[in-house]
Amino acid sequence: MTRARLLVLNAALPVLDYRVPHGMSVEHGSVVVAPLGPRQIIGIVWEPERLPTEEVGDNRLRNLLQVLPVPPLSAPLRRLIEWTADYYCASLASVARMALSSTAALQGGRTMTEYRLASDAQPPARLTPQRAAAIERLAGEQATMRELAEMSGVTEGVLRGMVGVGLLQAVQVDLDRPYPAADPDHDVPALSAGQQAAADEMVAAVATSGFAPFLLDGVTGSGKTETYFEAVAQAIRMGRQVLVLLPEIALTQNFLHRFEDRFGVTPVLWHSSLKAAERRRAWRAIASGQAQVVVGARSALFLPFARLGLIVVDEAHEVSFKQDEGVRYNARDVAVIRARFESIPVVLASATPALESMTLAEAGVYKRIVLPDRFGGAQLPDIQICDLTQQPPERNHWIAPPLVEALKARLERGEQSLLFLNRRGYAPLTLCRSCGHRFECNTCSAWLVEHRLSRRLACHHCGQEQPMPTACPECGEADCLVACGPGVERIADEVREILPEARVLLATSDTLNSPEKIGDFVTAAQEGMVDVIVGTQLVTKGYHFPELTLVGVIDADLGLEGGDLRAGERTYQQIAQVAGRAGRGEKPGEVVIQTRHPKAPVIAALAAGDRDAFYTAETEGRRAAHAPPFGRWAAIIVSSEDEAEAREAARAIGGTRPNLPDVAVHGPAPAPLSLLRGRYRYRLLINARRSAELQKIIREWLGGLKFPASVRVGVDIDPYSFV
Ligand SMILES: Nc1ncnc2c1ncn2[C@@H]1O[C@H](COP(=O)(O)OP(=O)(O)OP(=O)(O)O)[C@@H](O)[C@H]1O
Ligand SMILES: [Zn+2]
Repeated sequence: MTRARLLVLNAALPVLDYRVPHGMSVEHGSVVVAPLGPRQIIGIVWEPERLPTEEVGDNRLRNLLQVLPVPPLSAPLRRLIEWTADYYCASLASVARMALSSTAALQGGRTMTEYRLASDAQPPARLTPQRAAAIERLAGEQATMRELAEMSGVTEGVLRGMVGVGLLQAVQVDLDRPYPAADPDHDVPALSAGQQAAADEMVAAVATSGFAPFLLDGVTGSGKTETYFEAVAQAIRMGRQVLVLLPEIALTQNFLHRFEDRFGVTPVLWHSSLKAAERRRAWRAIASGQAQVVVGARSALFLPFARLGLIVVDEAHEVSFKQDEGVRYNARDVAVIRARFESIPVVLASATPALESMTLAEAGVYKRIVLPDRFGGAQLPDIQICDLTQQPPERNHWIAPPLVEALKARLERGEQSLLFLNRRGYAPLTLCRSCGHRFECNTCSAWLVEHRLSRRLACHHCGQEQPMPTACPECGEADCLVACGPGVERIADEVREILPEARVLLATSDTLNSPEKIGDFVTAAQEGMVDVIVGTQLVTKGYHFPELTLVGVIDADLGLEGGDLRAGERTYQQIAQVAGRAGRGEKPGEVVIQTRHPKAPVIAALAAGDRDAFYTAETEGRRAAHAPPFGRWAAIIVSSEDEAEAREAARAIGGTRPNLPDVAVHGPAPAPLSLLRGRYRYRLLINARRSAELQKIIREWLGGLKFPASVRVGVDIDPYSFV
């Protein structure tokens, strides 16, 4: 190759051609450094015919500078990058950056310097407050200077000083040191007949390879994990790599333990909060093929696996697989596409599959594998509906009498309970009793949520926080602020009031915000050190606590409000999942669902334990509305710091809407969250028949318009939330 066409990792730059200098060898997929003016840029050598641009004469080409010491991106991965950019109306550069997601890894080099507290150093009698703070906060940590500065809250200068006097020591980390090998036969469980049959099918698909999408549809507690582990073992035996996607980092801790029990080592972790050195090591091991099994959040999907043999998407129905910032993609769907390009099996595992996945299974596109029973003879829990209009809780309380009784009975028997409310904090709204002032975020159209544990008011959309005031900022009155409505903290208080002797544990992303804390939580629950867990959606899935026999859903109607396009389905999944935590051991489970709408189809289906009824009704509703999977949605979100400018831009888009028989455009209208992080937002919702070439239509439509640089126009294909 003497000429190279580059996909440059910067969306603002066009496709660029370069000369490959004598003695340098590149191939498609090579990651290279090229000159651009006085700067150097990173690019990927791409097939020229797939990146058409105006040809430049040989004599005008500049030389490539360097081929980076990483394996070239494979053809399947290049096709995946193209597909994702095309399907989600994103730039190739922004998708390619997700594959080259460790800049450090691209530079090769085998060691990196990290620092930690010197183990033998005697801290001098007198320490500056900053040094003392650093010593306190950095216990047990090892990371780069910059990361340590972030963790400790002191400057790098202070830390360097500490290196100078021997309080901190440098450690050379070998980045390419291999991960220990997983043993496919370390501890093989005895599978039930049903599990074995399911495992055999997936194992056979891994053995023959070739594209094979599976929907592993097993009730809660059926042992889906143990079953797909057999397919993982098969891939390991064949020297192929496996990617397991989990919806949240919070679930990885639990997964790591189970994996270690089965395979003798922990898998390679990938998520956004890895430290630079870990990230670099993982990336390189994935690219070289040394990392056998990688477990990660959705961003792991674009990693440059050398020999991928299987993808598993666990809890595949989870909405957190949908990314709503940057490239707006759905990792569940892209996982299937990657498997197709790689010609390998992919397993979507869930007890409550998305309607889209069910439809594809019914159409025979996915092979459906059913695990209809819980493992070990456990029964699915008994479900009770508590109609809050008939049996209301006491004033300013949220736990109604039937649930109170059920909680008391559990405590007497020494069994555990779980109360679920998907709202962090103490109260979702605070107002002034004397003047009616409501506390609102100043950069979002949202109430501030009181967090009593941290004594702050926080915006759950932008993360801004302020200390809880003692007086009303509007009228100046003291002691007049009232908390309205419940969050989990308030429910936990209520439990302590009803059951003063119960040990209550709050499980939210505020309290379980590190792997250690999640590990402690699992231990506490498993070893019976807690009686009542009060939690958000964080604890609705994946966990297995045999002594947990009661689940209470505080407000089943909550998810039906708001801007969720799949509110009914989401509510069904969330409640079915949390209900699935009850009675997984030997003792039977009971679920109490509190609702004001016991007759709503979702609630009725849950009460009857009739999943098919729910899917049938939902399917018909979707069909009638031309909603997915029968039609398609896309959203266009327009935002600007200037309200009028955002409105104008949205109007301009609305005014040039395509006039097509198979495409309906709704809006523009102010988004439900009309102000977010200081930007005013308008949106349009597009509903298209499957016959329409939706992305092409949107690209041509928006491509013909010009907006000021201060206006952002985002496209969301197959949107989930619509706030
Ligand atoms: N064949 C088996 N041998 C021993 N233990 C098993 C077996 N199958 C499942 N189990 C155990 O049963 C429990 C439930 O299994 P698992 O968590 O995999 O279920 P699941 O289908 O993933 O459930 P959920 O969807 O509710 O998370 C786990 O503790 C698991 O270790
Ligand atoms: Zn805010």
